[in-house]
Amino acid sequence: MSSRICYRPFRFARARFAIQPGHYSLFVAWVWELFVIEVINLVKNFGDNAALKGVSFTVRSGEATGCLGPNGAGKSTIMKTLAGLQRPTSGEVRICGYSLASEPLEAKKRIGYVPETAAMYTGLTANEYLSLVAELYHLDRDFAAEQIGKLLRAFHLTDVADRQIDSLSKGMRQKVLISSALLHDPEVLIFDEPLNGLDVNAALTFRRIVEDLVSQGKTVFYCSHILDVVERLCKRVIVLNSGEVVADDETANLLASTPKGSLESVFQELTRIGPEIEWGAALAEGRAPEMPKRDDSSSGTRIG
Ligand SMILES: Nc1ncnc2c1ncn2[C@@H]1O[C@H](COP(=O)(O)OP(=O)(O)OP(=O)(O)O)[C@@H](O)[C@H]1O
Repeated sequence: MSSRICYRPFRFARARFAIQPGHYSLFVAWVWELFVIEVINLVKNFGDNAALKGVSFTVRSGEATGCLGPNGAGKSTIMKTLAGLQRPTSGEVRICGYSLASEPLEAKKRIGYVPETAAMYTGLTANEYLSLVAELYHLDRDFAAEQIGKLLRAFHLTDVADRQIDSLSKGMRQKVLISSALLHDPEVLIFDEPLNGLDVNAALTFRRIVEDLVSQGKTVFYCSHILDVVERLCKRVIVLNSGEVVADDETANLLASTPKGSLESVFQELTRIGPEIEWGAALAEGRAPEMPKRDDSSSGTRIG
């Protein structure tokens, strides 16, 4: 059963149980235990540009869910909105049942966010930066020291922990950033292209950390262009195209939906990039075909 379908009984139940508040509260608690992130009819306009055109989906508790889409599909806009860094034009986001608009502190406490690119205090050492983040979250000092030590060890950063961040490599900075998102042990992790700049070993470490987080019951919402990582890590996948959800289903169902059985072919079909790929291949072979025209009348096949 897709999340899209699951959400409808909630609305129905809301009306049905309105006269019995006790039942309604129990039902709401059940919904958010099942769906840690609820995105409801999200619209984001930048001037005339509609980045999100009424996006709705849910992310299930204790699972990794991937978010895919071509450049400009709206992935970062979704991620920033979920992290509370950007207000939607309309629509609602609920994290663990808390509305991001009306209960932002409760909602944000439960999130760890790794942005695609982040401004860090690069004059601080990695240790100082993580300690500062711990202070901002009001973490207990002993707990913070334990968490910082654990994360520095996991990412092999212990030896560089006392070096200024501006002297660290891009990959090392990314590891510090990921550590800062995990520091307060949040229930929900939102990763926007977290593997940017990481070498193979660090990417493997990151994957193991995500698997570990999921096995601990954490919820991960993961946006990446690296399809095979999403395929391996994520139980469900949401595909965005031109600001709309064009697929929302279990990864296994999406893979079974195409003859090639790969997320790459699902992605190509849903986002209609096949003609561009053929054009690229023909160009590489020395032929000079016309650039294929996109069919903008359709945003692709809808699955789930
Ligand atoms: N701050 C902004 N001001 C104006 N337009 C924006 C802004 N941020 C995003 N957009 C537009 O919104 C649309 C979605 O952008 P977004 O960055 O969410 O896409 P994306 O799927 O993350 O793309 P990419 O894979 O290239 O990172 C694009 O058309 C983009 O130009």
